[in-house]
Amino acid sequence: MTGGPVLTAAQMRAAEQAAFDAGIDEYGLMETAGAAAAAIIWRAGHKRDALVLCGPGNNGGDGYVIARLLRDRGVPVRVAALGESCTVSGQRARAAWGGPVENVMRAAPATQLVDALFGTGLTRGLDDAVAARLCALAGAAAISHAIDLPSGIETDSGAILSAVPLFGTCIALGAYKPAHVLQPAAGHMGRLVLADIGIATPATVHRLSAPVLPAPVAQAHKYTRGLVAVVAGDMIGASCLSAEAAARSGAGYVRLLAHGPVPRMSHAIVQHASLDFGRAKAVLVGPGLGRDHAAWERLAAAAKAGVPMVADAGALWLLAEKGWGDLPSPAIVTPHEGEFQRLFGDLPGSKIDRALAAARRSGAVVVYKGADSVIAAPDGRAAVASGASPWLSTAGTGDVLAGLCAGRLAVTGDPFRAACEAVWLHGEAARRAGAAFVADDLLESLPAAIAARL
Ligand SMILES: NC(=O)C1=CN([C@@H]2O[C@H](COP(=O)(O)OP(=O)(O)OC[C@H]3O[C@@H](n4cnc5c(N)ncnc54)[C@H](O)[C@@H]3O)[C@@H](O)[C@H]2O)[C@H](O)CC1
Ligand SMILES: [K+]
Repeated sequence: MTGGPVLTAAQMRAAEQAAFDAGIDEYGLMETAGAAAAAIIWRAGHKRDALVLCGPGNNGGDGYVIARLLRDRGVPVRVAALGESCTVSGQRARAAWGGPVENVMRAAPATQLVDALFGTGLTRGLDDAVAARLCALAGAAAISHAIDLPSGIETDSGAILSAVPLFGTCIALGAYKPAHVLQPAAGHMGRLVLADIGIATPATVHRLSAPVLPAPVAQAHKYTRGLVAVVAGDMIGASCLSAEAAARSGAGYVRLLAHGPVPRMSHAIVQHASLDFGRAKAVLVGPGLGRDHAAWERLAAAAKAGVPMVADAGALWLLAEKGWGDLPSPAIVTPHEGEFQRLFGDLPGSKIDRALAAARRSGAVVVYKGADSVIAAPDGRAAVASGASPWLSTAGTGDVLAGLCAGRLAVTGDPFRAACEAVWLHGEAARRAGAAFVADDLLESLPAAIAARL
């Protein structure tokens, strides 16, 4: 499940250094990166006039290469710089451009804007006047491209260090960086394109990609396809949403462990009054569970059953309150920001770093939910799902996701894979449901979302 590598600035520098050590020429790499970006810009803008903003480092160097190559294709190009180039490759690229270089603060707008001011070397926000000028020039352009990263964004955290416009396209060079997939930075890139610059970029963190889901084998029956036990609580609606999602996740059998009456639910879901975990391949605890003593007893009984577990909502609250205890292995926990803080406290680093630290500490796969959900495994792998529908921010969608995690865990037995598949299916169901949907509508979209990935 690799949707493209995600490398920090230091990891990217190490990948570049490994390429140089293997004999790749530093300026040659800049030419390759600039050519890849220029080809993408050409496809979008063709011969529309362009203004390329070049910074003092290698990001600026890429800009001079892009300007030269667009000029070679007949594009009317102007270049505006923030001072002189201070890297050897940047100076060479500027010399190869050879044309006039205007001052960024005085350059007139163009139909296309290319931002090559700063990339992974940014150490602080742009000066206010420069940031305002960048925003004005991008706002005046019909087409805007950020080279590697929009200038003003912190590469590893996705924080906005100075005012940053919304770019039509961001061209990530060689690999994605955390800022390409994490909020708030990711919200400043309308379209994200990964440009191959011909170097190896080994990574343990990837962008979440569409999964390939196997259909049931010919001899499959309901138990071999995976039985999910859903531990219900007092808020039965949430438990039902989870059970229904599990039932539409590809699992063979869903048992709802509910002692009271259950309103409006698929007749395919079997209700048991007792905590019967027999033949279960996954148990889900949390949605609708509540936080009282009875809830704690039900969580403890589920944990003792020794079945792979998904813990969400009320179960996370209780775990934060009473400690992790004997969480079964494998397990998936699905905290949103508030639940994450309660469970793991104020961890340092980016959202990816925090999710990975939490997974290491808990021994569970962590689905750190939000507009940029991070799925992290205790062994150091992580996947980041960016670009989810903002309409998902409505009550009950977390219950659906938890049900999907449990369903895919019962099907696959692999908690990291299950969590990745569940997050993707959840996002795809939302995409298909359109706008202003309620959590129940996601259930209807799930079979088609799965069918599209068989
Ligand atoms: N390594 C390579 O050969 C290649 C790199 N590529 C591109 O290069 C950038 C990273 O380049 P780098 O020179 O390390 O950093 P920047 O150009 O982002 O920054 C330059 C320089 O500017 C100073 N600085 C930082 N922040 C500010 C600020 N707010 N105001 C003023 N000055 C600032 C700081 O000293 C930096 O060192 C990468 O993103 C790619 O675009 C090529 O892709 C391939 C070859
Ligand atoms: K840039």
